[in-house]
Amino acid sequence: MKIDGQPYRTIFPDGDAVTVIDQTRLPFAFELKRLASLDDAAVAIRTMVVRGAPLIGVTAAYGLALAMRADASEAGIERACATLAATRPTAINLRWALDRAAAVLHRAPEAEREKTAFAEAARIADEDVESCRSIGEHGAKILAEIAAKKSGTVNVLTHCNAGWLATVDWGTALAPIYVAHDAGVPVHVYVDETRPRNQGAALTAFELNAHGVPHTVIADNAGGHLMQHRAVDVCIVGSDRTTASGDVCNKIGTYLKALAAFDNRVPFYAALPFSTIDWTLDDGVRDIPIEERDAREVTHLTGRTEDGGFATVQVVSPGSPVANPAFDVTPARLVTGIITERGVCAASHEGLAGLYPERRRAA
Ligand SMILES: CSC[C@@H](O)[C@@H](O)C(=O)COP(=O)(O)O
Repeated sequence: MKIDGQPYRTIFPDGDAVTVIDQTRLPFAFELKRLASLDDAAVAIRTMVVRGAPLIGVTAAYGLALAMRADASEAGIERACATLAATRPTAINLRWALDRAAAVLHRAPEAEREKTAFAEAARIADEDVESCRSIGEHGAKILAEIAAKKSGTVNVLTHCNAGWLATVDWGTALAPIYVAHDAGVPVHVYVDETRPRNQGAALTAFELNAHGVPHTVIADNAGGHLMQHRAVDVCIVGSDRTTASGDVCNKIGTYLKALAAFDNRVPFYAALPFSTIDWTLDDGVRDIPIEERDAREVTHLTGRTEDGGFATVQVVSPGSPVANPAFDVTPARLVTGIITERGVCAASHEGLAGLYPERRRAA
């Protein structure tokens, strides 16, 4: 995607380090950050300098490569994987990318491991771009069909940020919107602000602004009302982990939007690459680990002040206990379909196995 006319990926090798876009500074400042060590990569993931399931996976793969420079032994591989895997528990892409890169490293001679790891991380990044582009093509057909049927603008509701900032490029839930918009399909996006960290208000709005896609930011609680009044034609969200049965884990609040969509017969799609599917799990509500984050994300808000500075303010009554579960699970029965790089399928064992027969058998 382009920022001020310059094409960017969210992560790219840069001499002997890796450069990422610092997402904690957006939308008010566009700053790049160099990651030069395993610790830099782990901290960037944990503190959400980088975030979004596919991008976390790619950053972990590069983190492993950076670790190989310091210690390319078998123990070094294990230590680096354990450090990176412990950064965030919910997005399966993290574990998937580490398992894939570590398997390649175990087969490589120690002296070759740094080079091998960088090459594998680059392959994972390139494949992510291609997967997301393809998700965009498949999902755009759904938007074009809706536009043709109603002969007017398609109103999409999305939650969190599942755009190019959450991946290496294109995004998952936003990729169909970019492809449709570029093809001349009239699209307007309702962007959930996505408390507590406001990924929608800060990141999705930033992306859509930069690409010129018409959009409106709404408070998280507004979606149900808009759906009741037929203002939303379709919901599209991303996912951090999707079970083999089609349960979709995504940013906290997604489940409530799916319930409202179901009650109002609004189609609800999840867009995700194969690296987000956890073939070992069937019951997402029971078995997907949900990250519990710092209470400060709920009690405090950071933003720009009217004089152009930045300030953090407390918004919760001092002393009140706070909970901050970062994700929830939308059961497959509420999901109209899953948009993948191979096409669109039902959110079910049969649907996913139909698109990925080889992986279902392997699991
Ligand atoms: C293509 S990204 C899909 C998900 O990773 C996204 O919707 C999401 O929930 C991100 O959560 P975050 O906590 O910002 O990493």
